[in-house]
Amino acid sequence: MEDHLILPIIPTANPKVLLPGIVLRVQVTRTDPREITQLLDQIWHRRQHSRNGKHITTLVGCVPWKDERQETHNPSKRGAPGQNDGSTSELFEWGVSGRILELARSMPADARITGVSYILTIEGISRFKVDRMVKKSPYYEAAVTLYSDQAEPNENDAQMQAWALNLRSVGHDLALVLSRLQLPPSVIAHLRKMMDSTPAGQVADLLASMIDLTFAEKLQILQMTDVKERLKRVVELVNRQIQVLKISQELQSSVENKIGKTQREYLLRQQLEAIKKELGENDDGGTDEIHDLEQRISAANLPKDAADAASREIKRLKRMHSSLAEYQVVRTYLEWLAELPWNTHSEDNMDIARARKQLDEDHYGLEPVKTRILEYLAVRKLKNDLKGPILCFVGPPGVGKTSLGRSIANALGRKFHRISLGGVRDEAEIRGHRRTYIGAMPGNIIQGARRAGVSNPVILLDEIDKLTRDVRGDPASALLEVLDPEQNSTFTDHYLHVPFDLSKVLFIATANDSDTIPGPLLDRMEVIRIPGYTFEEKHNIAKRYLVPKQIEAHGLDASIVNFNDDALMKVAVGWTREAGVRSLEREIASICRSLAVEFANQKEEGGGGIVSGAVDVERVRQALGPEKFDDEVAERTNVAGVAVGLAWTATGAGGLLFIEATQMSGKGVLHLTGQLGDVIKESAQIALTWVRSNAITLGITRNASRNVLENVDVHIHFPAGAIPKDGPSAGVAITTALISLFRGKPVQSQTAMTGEVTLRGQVLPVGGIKEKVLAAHRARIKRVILPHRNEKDLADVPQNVREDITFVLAKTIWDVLDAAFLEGWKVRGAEKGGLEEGEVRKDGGISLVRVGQVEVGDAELRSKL
Ligand SMILES: Nc1ncnc2c1ncn2[C@@H]1O[C@H](COP(=O)(O)OP(=O)(O)OP(=O)(O)O)[C@@H](O)[C@H]1O
Repeated sequence: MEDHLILPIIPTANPKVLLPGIVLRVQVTRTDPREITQLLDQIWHRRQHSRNGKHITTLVGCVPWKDERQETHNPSKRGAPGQNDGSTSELFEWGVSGRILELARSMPADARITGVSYILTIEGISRFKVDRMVKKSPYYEAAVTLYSDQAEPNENDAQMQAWALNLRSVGHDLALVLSRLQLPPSVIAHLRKMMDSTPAGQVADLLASMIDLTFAEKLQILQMTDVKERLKRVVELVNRQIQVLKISQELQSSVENKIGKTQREYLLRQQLEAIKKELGENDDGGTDEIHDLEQRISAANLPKDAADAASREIKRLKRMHSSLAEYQVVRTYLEWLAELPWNTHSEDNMDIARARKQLDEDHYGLEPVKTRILEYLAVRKLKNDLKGPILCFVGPPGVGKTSLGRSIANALGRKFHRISLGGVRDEAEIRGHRRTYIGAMPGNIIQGARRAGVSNPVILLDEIDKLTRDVRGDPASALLEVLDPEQNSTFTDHYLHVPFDLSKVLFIATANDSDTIPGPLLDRMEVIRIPGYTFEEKHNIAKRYLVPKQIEAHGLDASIVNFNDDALMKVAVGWTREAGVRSLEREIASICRSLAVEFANQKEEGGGGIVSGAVDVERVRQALGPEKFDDEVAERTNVAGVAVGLAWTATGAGGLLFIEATQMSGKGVLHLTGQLGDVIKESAQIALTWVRSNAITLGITRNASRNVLENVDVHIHFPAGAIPKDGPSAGVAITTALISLFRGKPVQSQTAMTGEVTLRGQVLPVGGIKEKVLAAHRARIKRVILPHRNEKDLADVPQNVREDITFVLAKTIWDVLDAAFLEGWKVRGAEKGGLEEGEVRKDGGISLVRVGQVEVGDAELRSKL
């Protein structure tokens, strides 16, 4: 179809070529020929002046510049596009008529000089051939012949139909490839729809505008008025485009893969190198290492079970790559096997005289303890084995339990290793973790053996009473096997999984309190009690061990510094109350520090004034300040209602227990305070009941029918309220405090007591007598009232303490009262019509027979022992 027309021409530059059915955006700038701008100026003004400018359809022709013109890029050099004679030497001969859909103008401030610029959107309608240029001023105008496509190809033209089909098919292929390039799905869907609903010629133009074509190819398509030819050509070009896109996609993914793989390999190699470096391996480090391990294992002379396990694991190791995690696990296991002292042991020195000497050198006093240790060693020497009970030192902190253990190892010439069991709550800490756990290790015992480096060390199990148990198992039961001489020759740690012989190890345990040691464990041990030191002993320990040690530790000259005896005693009495010697050592250290400062100052001042090294009581006071402990007992007990009990603390040391009772108006209620356990509360109830039932005899009331607690409440408080207290041994002291309260008489000063009271007033024996007496002695108590049946326990109390204290042995509470009050219980009672000594008294239906007091002075005691 041909049509003739005169159209204003807008030239377009490479690469823009308008095709029918396509919308093109063209920018006309100030550098374009003025003729174009003038045309656009006119169109723009026309649109502005019309009422509804948007609806004015402006038909123009879009003709590309010939390519060679374009290459100059210099519009000024461009001559007129065609001549009036119809020559079109600079413009292409073919173009497309189009509708201007939008025209936007921008006018900069200097537009008068530089001109305006436009952006226009044109929709292509049909091809034309430029017949001739009609005019070139003020804009180009050309006479053109239009060529329109047929709506659909002729039905009889099979070839044409085949090409149309072909075109649509490659169009769909293109859409598919484009969709992989992540073009928006809506665009792809629109494209597919257009391809199916638009005439084939237009589809060809549409596809041609979408693919990458050179300018020449675009011009070729532009002039193809023969639809069949155009279809052929576009099918070719689209196919080419599809191939290009596919290849580029493949290239891209293979490049990506390649980079990913190389990068991964690089990272892995880096890691491998870092691991090898860390392990100190060269490339064939694995084999060297296995060889080395094999040699060490054969040198360790493993017993059969262990040797079998080792060769099994070495075989596994050889099959593994050294970068595997499992390799490290097996290697560590083999290291353990190689390093344990399976057959290495130190020579024993079972010389009892030498052992005695060593114990005496390291520790002052402790005679019974040392004797027991020597007996133990003598038996071991004769029997030539270590089967027998395990020694367990029990006593308060700082009395030398640990250092005795070390001393025994020295005496025997054995290696010493200490395992602290305080707070151990997991069975695995004793027996190890199975190797299946990540980070598994052998338990404390095997670790100790490895550290000691011999199969016969002395292993001290410190604080065995502080073992706890929870859901992770019971460490005490794991220790049973360790400490049982019948079983410990085949002790199997979970980690090693082969038996290790512990029968040559000398185990010694320490504890503060034997009551909290689990029963079965205690059963395997022989308890040796170290009760705590008297002032005398502390003084001697300080003089012989602590002072020389601290003088050396502070860099002082032992020949100049000299603590006199009074000074050391003063430190012990005025600044310490504990059973052990740790705080004594601390106080001595602080005196040494102050001496060190004085000596250092003297040196700096160049010898101005000689500083003396003599330490006397005055110097102690200067260094330590005011005394920490004074005569608190006398001060606290000089009022009625207060008695001093003797208690046994959880750390195994004895201590004083003050009991304060008071009364006030009320309804006969007994108030108890001071963190008390059930047993001590019951003791208080019993004491009150006994006092009430004996009120007449005690002279508290004359009227048998009168209730002592009528309109009265009693409050008993146990000071040091933060410390929990329990046990029956405070019974006598509570009773005494109540009687003191009701009678209004203070208890004798410097008197302390212990013993359980029954409802009938009997005094029953209690435990920890030695520790309690020592505590009383440290607190400068002069009289101690004890249950009669505890008399035998006094044999353990050191001689000098026995000399300082008067003991009263009581069978009943009446004996206690006689000793506790200056006048005895009967004085006030007699005043009020009480009974004479030795009489059988009937009170409230209960027969009370006063057995009489047994007051034992030290001389008498000695004759008994
Ligand atoms: N009889 C003694 N002779 C010489 N030094 C002693 C004596 N008793 C204790 N010591 C010294 O007291 C310090 C504390 O002793 P050690 O650590 O053995 O106490 P411990 O009873 O094991 O205490 P804990 O129960 O707190 O472990 C050590 O320096 C030790 O040498």
